[in-house]
Amino acid sequence: MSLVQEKQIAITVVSRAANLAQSVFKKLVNAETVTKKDKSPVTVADYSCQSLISLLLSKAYPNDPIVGEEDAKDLRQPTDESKQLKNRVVDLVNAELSKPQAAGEADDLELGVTRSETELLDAIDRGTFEGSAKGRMWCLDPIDGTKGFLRGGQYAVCLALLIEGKVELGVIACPNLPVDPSKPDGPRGVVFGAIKGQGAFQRPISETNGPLSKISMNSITKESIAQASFCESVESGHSSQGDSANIAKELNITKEPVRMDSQAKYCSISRGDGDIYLRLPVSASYEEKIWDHAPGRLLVAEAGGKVTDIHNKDLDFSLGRTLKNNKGVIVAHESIHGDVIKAVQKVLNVA
Ligand SMILES: Nc1ncnc2c1ncn2[C@@H]1O[C@H](COP(=O)(O)OS(=O)(=O)O)[C@@H](OP(=O)(O)O)[C@H]1O
Ligand SMILES: [Mg+2]
Repeated sequence: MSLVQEKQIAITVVSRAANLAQSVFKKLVNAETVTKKDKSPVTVADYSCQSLISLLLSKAYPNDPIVGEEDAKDLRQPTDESKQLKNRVVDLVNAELSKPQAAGEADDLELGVTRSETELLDAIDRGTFEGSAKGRMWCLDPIDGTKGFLRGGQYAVCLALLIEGKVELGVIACPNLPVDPSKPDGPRGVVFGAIKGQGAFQRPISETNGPLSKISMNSITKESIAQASFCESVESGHSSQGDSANIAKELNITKEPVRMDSQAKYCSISRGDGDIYLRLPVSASYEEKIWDHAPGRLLVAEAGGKVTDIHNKDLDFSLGRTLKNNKGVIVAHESIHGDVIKAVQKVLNVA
């Protein structure tokens, strides 16, 4: 199968999961009832999306392993709470599976049929692969930016295909990102994708039969770097916001940072909504997860950007479920990445 056909499959399964996640949000998230303690809607969406994507990939790729964020251990517990959660997941996944194939959706997916509870749980557990530098594997974050999901902010469904430890294909669906960044109150829901060596593109999630539009980062130079804008995590526990403010000062950047959850950050800078993404370590021991970066890294590279860690090293996806040889993530257009790294290393006092 060619990477172009694989791309169509990845777009279809990720878009279907994004629709499922939005339906969970509409049904279960009520701004008045969701408190920081009640994470159940996002748990339902996380399990359902991992199950759906894994099942849909299994016909075309029965032998490909998946590194996914979730496993089904909790759903298999004999408690009332687990049973309730499992029943919700089974209903939601089967509701999505039973919708017939739409125009433009990939073949080879066995849409229009429902599955048993056992099949759905086993599909989630297919995501427990430990990762490898050899052969093919898929990397899946069913709901990236779980806090964003609960806030009604940015979140993303993220899928990448890795071959010999390198990202060859990446697809990210962002249900709450405006289709047109100049119309923040206009329609939302965009799917992004990239194939190595073939560029980056976007399309509204709802337009299953619509064309893919090519995207690229803003061209920015050393001379115009002070005009750049950067984005970072909403959660100060995921990226040091104090350090990024000092780095901005070092680069004479005066615009306020744009804070958003999830790999929507990679997507927005890939199409020029912003220019720099800084993810600066807060704790020395945290290892970034490969599913939080694999598709985003390829998308940015194919849109003209460069992605490294704070030591200017490439992200190494071949070492298991985490980026254990990397610290932090620094993303910028190729032409200014070196200057950004210099400022990062000066502020963090690393080389
Ligand atoms: N300490 C620490 N440092 C860095 N990263 C961490 C940390 N803890 C968690 N995570 C991972 O951050 C993922 C969400 O990243 P975001 O950039 O979306 O952060 S944020 O939501 O804006 O806070 C989040 O992904 P999801 O769980 O899919 O939301 C986590 O995998
Ligand atoms: Mg994540």
